[in-house]
Amino acid sequence: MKNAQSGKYRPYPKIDLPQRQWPDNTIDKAPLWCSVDLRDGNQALVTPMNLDQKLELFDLLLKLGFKHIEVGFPSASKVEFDFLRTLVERGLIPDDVTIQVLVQAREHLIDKTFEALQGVKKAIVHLYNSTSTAQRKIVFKKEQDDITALALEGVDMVKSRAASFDGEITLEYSPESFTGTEMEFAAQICNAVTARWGISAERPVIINLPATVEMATPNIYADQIEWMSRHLDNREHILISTHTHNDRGTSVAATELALLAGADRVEGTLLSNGERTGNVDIITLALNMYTQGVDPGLDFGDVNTVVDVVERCTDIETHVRHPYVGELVYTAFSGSHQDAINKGLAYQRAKSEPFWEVPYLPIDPADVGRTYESIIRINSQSGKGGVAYILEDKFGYQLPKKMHPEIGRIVQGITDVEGRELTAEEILGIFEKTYFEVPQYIEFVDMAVNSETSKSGIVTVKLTYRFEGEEITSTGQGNGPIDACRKALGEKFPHAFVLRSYSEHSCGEQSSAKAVAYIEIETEDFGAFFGVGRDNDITIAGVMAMFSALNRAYHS
Ligand SMILES: CC(=O)SCCNC(=O)CCNC(=O)[C@H](O)C(C)(C)COP(=O)(O)OP(=O)(O)OC[C@H]1O[C@@H](n2cnc3c(N)ncnc32)[C@H](O)[C@@H]1OP(=O)(O)O
Ligand SMILES: CC(C)C(=O)C(=O)O
Ligand SMILES: [Mg+2]
Repeated sequence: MKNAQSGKYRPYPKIDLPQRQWPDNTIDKAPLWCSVDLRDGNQALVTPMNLDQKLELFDLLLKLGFKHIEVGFPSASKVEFDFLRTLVERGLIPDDVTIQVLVQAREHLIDKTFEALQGVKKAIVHLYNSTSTAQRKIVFKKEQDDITALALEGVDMVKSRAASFDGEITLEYSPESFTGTEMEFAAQICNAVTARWGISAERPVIINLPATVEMATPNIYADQIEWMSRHLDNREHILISTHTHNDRGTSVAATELALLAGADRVEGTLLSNGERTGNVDIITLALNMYTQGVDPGLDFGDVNTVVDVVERCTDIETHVRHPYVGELVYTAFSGSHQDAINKGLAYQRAKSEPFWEVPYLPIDPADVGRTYESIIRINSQSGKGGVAYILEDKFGYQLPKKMHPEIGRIVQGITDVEGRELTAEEILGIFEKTYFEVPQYIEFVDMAVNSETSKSGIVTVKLTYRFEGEEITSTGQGNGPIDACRKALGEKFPHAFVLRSYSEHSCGEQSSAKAVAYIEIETEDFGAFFGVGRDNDITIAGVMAMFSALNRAYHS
C-alpha cells in the first residue's frame, strides 16, 4: 500500500454539534422499517430479479411484517414497471402496507412512475437527487442553487401528478450522497423541498438521509442525524429516515447510533444485499433490538426460511458467520466454549425465570427457529464437555462427569489424527466401539439374582461367564448384584479390582427404552477404567458395564 499520508485520502471532518444528546440515549422502541430489497438490493444484483422472484420476496416481506416496502424503480425498466402492475392487478398489496417507488427528478420518469402506480391506494413517491460536493462538481456540474432548483422541479412534478391521483401519495425526499454533503446545504435543500410540498400534519414528509457511501465512523453519522433533526423545519411533521450502506463495515452501528440521535425510520435490506458492500442488514438490526428486550415489530422466528428465500431471489450465498443467521453462528468447536455452553444450557433449563444467560450465545437459537442440533460440533479444538454434550443431546447417554476426561481423550486422539470435524454419528461410533465392542478377554453370558436373599440386604447371584475358552458358572454374595458378581468371579479371574463409582439411567423412548449403566473399576494391574453396559434390564446393564471395564482394562 502507498503511504496513507500522501494526501490521496483525508480524514472526514467532525460535525459541530454542541451538547450532542444521542450518546446518552437508548433504543427503546422499534423504528418504522422500510425494506429496499426490491429496489436497492435488486439494482445491485448481477442478474436483477425476475417477476416471480420479486413476487416471492415481496410475499416474504409481508410475512415478516414490513409496512413500508420500496417495490422498485418502475420507470427504469419493463420488469420493474410490470412488477408494480402485477401487485396492483392481482390485489397483492394489503391495506396496512404502503408501497414505495423511487424516481429521479426527471419528468418522463415521474410520468411513467405515476402510470405504474394507477390503482394503488397509498404510496410513497421517493424522489432523489444527488447533493454532495463531489457529485455537484463532477457529475451534475451545478452549483448548490441549481441542485436545489432540480429538486424543487421534481417536487413540483410529483405534486401536480399527486393532486390528480386517486390514491394517497406521501413524499419521500433523499438528498442522495448526503454523507458527502455540507450539513447546511443538506438542511437547506430539505427545508426547501418540504416547504414546496406544503408540509403539514396532513402532509407529512419522509426525509431520508442516506449514507449513500459510508464515509466516516458511526458517531459522525449520528451527529449528522441529530444535527439535521435540530435544523429541519416542521420537524414534527417529518419522519427522519436512515439509509446506510456498509462501505466501512459499520452500517449496523451507524444506524443504531442514528436511532439514538432521533431517526424515526430505517431503510435497509435482508442479509445486507445492496450496492457495493450492501445496505444495512435489517435482520441484524431487528434481532439486536430483540436481544435487548425491545420488540422489533418484525418476525424473524424462522430465519432459515428467510435465508432460503433471499438466497433463491438474489442468488447470493449467506456467509456462515453472518450475525444471527449464518450456518456456524450457533456452533462452538472449541472446548472451553462448549463446556460453558453445555453448563449454560443446563443452568437455563433448570432455573425458573426466563432471563437468557447462556455464555457465548447472545440469543436463544430457538427464538429464531434454529435448533440446538448444531450448537456443539467436534474437531481437534474440542474438549470433553463437547463430546459428552453430543452423546447426551443426540443419543441420550448421560455420562458421569468423572468419565468425561476419558472419552474426551479418546475422541481427541482420533480428531488429532483425522485433522477434521467428526460427525455426531462418528462420535457415537467411537463411544460404542470403546465401551460396547471391546475384545472379549472375559465374556458375560448370564446371571440370575436370588430374590430371597435380596430381601436381607445381601444379594446372591449366579453368574455365568466365559474365560480362557471355558464357560464358568459361579455364585457370589455382595451388598448389591454388581458387587455379588464381582465376588462370583472369584479366584478364577486373576486380576483383583474394586468398584469405584456407578451410575445408571434409562435411554430412549418409553416403549423401547434401555437401561444404561456406567461403572468405574480400579484394578491392581492396570489402573482405573470405565465401562458401559446397556440392556433392557438395569441389573444386567450394570454387570455388563463391569465386564466392559474389565475388558478395557485388560486391553489397555
Ligand atoms: C444511490 C442510488 O441507489 S440512486 C438509484 C440508482 N438506481 C438506478 O439507477 C437504477 C435504475 N436506473 C436506470 O434504469 C436508469 O438510470 C434510468 C432509467 C433511471 C435513467 O436512464 P438514462 O436516462 O438512460 O441514463 P442515466 O441514468 O445514465 O442518466 C443520467 C442522467 O440523469 C441525470 N440524473 C441522475 N440522477 C438524477 C436525479 N436524481 N434527478 C435528475 N437527474 C438525474 C444525470 O445527471 C444524467 O444527466 P445527463 O444526461 O444530462 O448527463
Ligand atoms: C436512492 C438513495 C436513497 C439511495 O439508495 C442511496 O443514497 O443509497
Ligand atoms: Mg442506497
